Amino acid sequence: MTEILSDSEADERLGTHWTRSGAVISREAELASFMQAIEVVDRVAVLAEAADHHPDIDIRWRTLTFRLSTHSAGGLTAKDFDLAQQIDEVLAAL
Ligand SMILES: C[C@H](O)[C@H](O)[C@H]1CNC2=NC(N)=NC(=O)C2=N1
Repeated sequence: MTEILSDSEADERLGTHWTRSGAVISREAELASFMQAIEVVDRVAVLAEAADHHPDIDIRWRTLTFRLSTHSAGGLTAKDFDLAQQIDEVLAAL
């Protein structure tokens, strides 16, 4: 069972790009184009599948919003922050 993080534990792991609202962390990213946004989604999809942990992804033209929470645990866990880090790496590598 993946352990649920407390609010303070979660806030310590947020970093600069993510915000927390309750048991959900989110990050917005504005890309150069709609097609680049879709490329990012494709890359994140591969990482999510490999981790068996999937973000909610909102696509609005070239703005992506990723939301993470561990549904099976009913809160934030290390899985959310591990995938968030991977999402940050995809975006930083553009
Ligand atoms: C059966 C499968 O392993 C589970 O449903 C996985 C899939 N992806 C998931 N993604 C997220 N964000 N939370 C989960 O609890 C989760 N569980």
